[in-house]
Amino acid sequence: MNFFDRLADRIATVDSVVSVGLDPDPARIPDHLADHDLPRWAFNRRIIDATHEHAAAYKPNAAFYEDPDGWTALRETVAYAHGKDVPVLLDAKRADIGNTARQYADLLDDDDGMGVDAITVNPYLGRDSLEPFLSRADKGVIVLCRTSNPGGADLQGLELETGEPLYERVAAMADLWNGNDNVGLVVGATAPEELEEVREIVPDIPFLVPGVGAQGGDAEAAVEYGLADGVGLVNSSRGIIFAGENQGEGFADAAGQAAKRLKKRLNRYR
Ligand SMILES: O=C(O)c1cc(=O)[nH]c(=O)n1[C@@H]1O[C@H](COP(=O)(O)O)[C@@H](O)[C@H]1O
Repeated sequence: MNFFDRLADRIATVDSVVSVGLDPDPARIPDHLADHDLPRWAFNRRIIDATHEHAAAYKPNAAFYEDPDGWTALRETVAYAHGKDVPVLLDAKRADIGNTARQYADLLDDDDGMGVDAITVNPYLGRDSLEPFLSRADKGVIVLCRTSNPGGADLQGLELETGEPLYERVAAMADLWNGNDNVGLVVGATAPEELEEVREIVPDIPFLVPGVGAQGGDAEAAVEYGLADGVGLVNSSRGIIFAGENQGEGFADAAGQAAKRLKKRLNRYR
């Protein structure tokens, strides 16, 4: 089944477009989990138990797992999320020349990869660099378009000879790359005007909208422009998983409450 169809089902089941970002910064994991073999996995498991009723998806960011124990923690996390019927989007922002990209794309494999449902990619190397991802029709390929960070416009906002900014061209190209209906776009909630512009260019492509919560992005714009036919994701990572940072064993309950609050807030605009 196509990723966005699965996501649509999940959104309907939990009545939520919240993506819970699983970015378990080791420096912020509660002390009482430090003795576990895999503290990040212990942390994520408790976060998933507390948040899955409100989660349309989980989005682990690969940066928080790129060491031997990290990969094991990630693999356990993906399997556990799937056990709760929640799709997993690996935020890896990958792409490279075709030969290398084929190796990267193996991360999506169920048996010898991470078995994730979707991945973020960067479009900078062009179509052939994304082909190994795009050709996996059952996996979502979420292309960076206009990122949420302060320097997001440095390159993405550069004007082309046609007068359009680069991120708009990326959106238009993503539409061309969408032969398998598996392409989404990353557009940050910190850039609400750009969100609206990109939505006009690609009315039918779902967005992953990061930047609400810790980055202070616009939740209303995230929902208004992020969803295509009701499908899309609004992500918060630190704002959910570290909501109870100083509450010891209560950290997971606090995360559950934070996920529920974000769901309710976003649902006001759906
Ligand atoms: O691709 C992403 O998910 C992403 C794109 C972007 O433009 N901005 C952005 O913050 N992200 C990711 O979304 C998450 C945001 O985390 P918080 O700021 O803690 O909610 C991090 O994993 C970021 O790497």
